[in-house]
Parts: sequence; structure tokens; C-alpha cells
Amino acid sequence: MTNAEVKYGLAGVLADDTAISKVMPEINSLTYRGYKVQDLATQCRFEEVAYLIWNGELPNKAQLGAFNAAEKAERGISKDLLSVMEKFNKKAHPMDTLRTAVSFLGQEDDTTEDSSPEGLMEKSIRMYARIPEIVAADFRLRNGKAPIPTTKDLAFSENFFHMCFGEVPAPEIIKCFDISMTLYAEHSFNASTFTARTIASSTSDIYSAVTGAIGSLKGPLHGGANEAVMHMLKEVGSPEAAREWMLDALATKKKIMGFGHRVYRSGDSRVPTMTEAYKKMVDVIGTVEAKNYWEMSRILDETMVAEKGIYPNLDFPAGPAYYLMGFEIPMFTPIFVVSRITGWTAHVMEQLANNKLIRPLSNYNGAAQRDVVALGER
Ligand SMILES: CC(=O)SCCNC(=O)CCNC(=O)[C@H](O)C(C)(C)COP(=O)(O)OP(=O)(O)OC[C@H]1O[C@@H](n2cnc3c(N)ncnc32)[C@H](O)[C@@H]1OP(=O)(O)O
Ligand SMILES: O=C([O-])CC(=O)C(=O)O
Repeated sequence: MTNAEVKYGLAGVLADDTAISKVMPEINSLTYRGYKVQDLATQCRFEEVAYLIWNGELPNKAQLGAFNAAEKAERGISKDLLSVMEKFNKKAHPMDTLRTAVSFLGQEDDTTEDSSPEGLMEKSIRMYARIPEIVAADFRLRNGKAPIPTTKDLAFSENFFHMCFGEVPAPEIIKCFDISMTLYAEHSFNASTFTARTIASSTSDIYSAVTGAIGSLKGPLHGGANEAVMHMLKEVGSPEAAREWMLDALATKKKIMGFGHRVYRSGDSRVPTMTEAYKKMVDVIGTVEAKNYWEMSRILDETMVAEKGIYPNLDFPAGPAYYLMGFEIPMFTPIFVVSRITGWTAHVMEQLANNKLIRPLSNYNGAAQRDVVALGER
């Protein structure tokens, strides 16, 4: 293989087939199982989308009822996990504690090695039901507060707010959160999903695949960008400073978090829907702080597009939206996991249904072959 044939970062390389989602950068579109993500985000609850991603079809009322009952039956993390979480380093990043907690779920499950289609679905629903509680409990523990147990009386998004804050916010805020869940759920062979598929391809277990995917998503070039966007907005400080801040950052060749994408070159298909939900929420909150973050976002977006022709990705509106919902910044990427667990596990199931070990080639560019010199003679 010559250097010219190597696709660095696997850019543009077709790695496998998938029937889960289709990213269409040429028309700025994304579909899950054939449905436009914009329609799913605005017309369905996240639970319906999770069912669709795993089962290939939208549920009818009876199917949705049974699915939600199965999820609720899996809610509730063990006392053992909670007591391990109590010992976690309070300064650790929540993605590190989440990664460790999901790994713990794998070691406490006696069926971890069961990779039958039914076994994989059961474990996927288990992680979908328990990850929100892990994220919420970790948030409360690091703030010196007792975790709030999950309740079976609330829907998925409402239950997450309840476990974090002990209350359910206004419907507009729940709607914005639910939309973000749908938009974050699945995006073909992104880095974390490909990590999950690679781990699954050695016929390892699904918890290991998800643990690895969490590690991949944490990076600021991937899911960690939603946190980085909020740190950037805080550094910018005010709408008045936004344009100058961006021009300075571009002049000093800074990487602007929340902008650019490996696949979309003229805009991320999910951004308009998330931006609209963020704006609606800002109007409902109505505070000066909320309006300022909205204005800053708008000006940074406008300036980046005008100066560089680089568009925002989903992390750009999602970061400040989560902040205004009351979440601490280091929770943003774990919240991405609360959603992406659906896509990752669907890909693990798809990989294992027609498995081939993922093992690409490398172009060696190191030292030429040489002889070992005895230790005493080196
Ligand atoms: C949910 C998600 O994971 S979405 C992605 C979230 N990540 C971010 O927001 C981090 C910021 N963005 C980036 O780092 C990149 O755009 C990535 C990693 C997302 C995509 O990277 P790649 O496909 O490798 O594109 P690459 O980095 O080569 O960029 C192409 C050109 O655009 C520039 N560019 C791309 N993104 C940015 C950015 N955010 N800020 C400034 N310049 C940028 C690059 O400097 C490069 O310019 P050059 O050709 O003059 O060197
Ligand atoms: O597709 C990608 O490379 C990153 C992304 O937007 C996602 O995972 O949602």
C-alpha cells in the first residue's frame, strides 16, 4: 500500500453497511430507519424514537406501552453500584465516572456474555433505563446531596429531571430536552459508534462496547464539544464582545468548538431543529442571561459562517440549551450518552447479526528492519 492510498482518519472510507441511519450531507439530511430526524424530533417522544432505532419501525400504542413498561421495569441501580459511586473521586470528570459505572453494570450482570438477539436487547434496555440514574446520582453526590431514586410514575425525560433536581420543569423545557435526545440518538459511523462496533466485532460483550464508546465520546473533537461550547460562551461573556472574540480567535488560528464536521461540510442537518428548540426555551425562560446566551450564539454563528464558511454542529446549540435547563457543564457529554446509548447498542446488535472482525491495515513508516544488538553492546 502506498501513502497516496491511505485515508488518514479513515476520512471518506466506507467501512460497512448499516440500516439504522443515513447521513446525507449533500442535502443536509439525516434519517433514522427512513424517517427524517426533524420530523421525529418534533412529532415523537424520545421513547418512540428509541423503539424505532432498535426495532426498525415506529411503535403503535400497544407496542409503545409494552416498551415503556420494559424500560420502567429496568429502572433502579443496585445498592452496590451506588455505594461504589459514593467512593468516586468528586473531582473526576462525570464521563469517567459514567464509564466506570457502566463497566460495573457489566460485571454485576450474570448474563453479560449472553449475546443472543434477545439478550442484547434486554441489556440495551437495561443501560437505557439505568444510565440516566447514574448521571443524575453522580451529579448529586459530587454536590454533597443524596441521590433521588428513580420513579416509575414519570416518562423518560421527566424522570431524568426529577432525579437531578427533584422537580419536573415547564413543558417547553422538557420538549427542548426531548428534542435533543432524539437528535443526539444516532449518527451512523461516528467515532464512538465505530468504537462500539469495533469492540463488538471481536465478539466481546455489549457493556464493554458501550464502555469503550463512552471513552471515545468524551473527547472534545466529538461529544465533549458540547461542554467546550459552553466554556467558550462563558469566556466570550457578552453579545457585545462576541464578534471581536471570534475574529481574534480566528486570527490566532484557534479551533472554535461546536463548529465543523467530518461529514457535513455545509451545515449539520440537526442544527436548525435544535436551534429552534433552544430559542423557544430562551423565550420561555425570558431572563437577561438566557437572552444574552442566545445573542452570543447567534453572533458567533453568523461571524464564523461569514469569515470561514464553517457551520455549527449539533453541540453548538445543545451546550447552551443544557446550561439554561440548569445542568452543570460537565454533565453535558454524559447527557449525550443518555441518548446515544440507543444508537450505540443498535449498532452492536447490527454488527453481531452479521459479524466480521474489524481489523484494518496500516501503512508502516517506522525504522527499516534491523538486527538486535546485545544489551551490553548498546
Ligand atoms: C457530535 C459531534 O461529535 S460533532 C463534532 C464536535 N466537535 C467539535 O465541534 C470540535 C471542533 N471541530 C473540529 O475539530 C473539526 O471540525 C472536526 C473534528 C469535527 C472535523 O474534523 P475534520 O473532518 O478532520 O476536518 P479538519 O479538522 O481537517 O478541518 C478542515 C478545515 O477546516 C478547519 N476547521 C474545521 N473545524 C474548525 C473549527 N471548529 N474551528 C476552526 N477551524 C476549523 C480546519 O482548520 C481545516 O482547515 P485547513 O484545511 O485550512 O487546515
Ligand atoms: O458523525 C460524527 O462524526 C459526529 C456526530 O455528529 C455525532 O456523532 O453525532
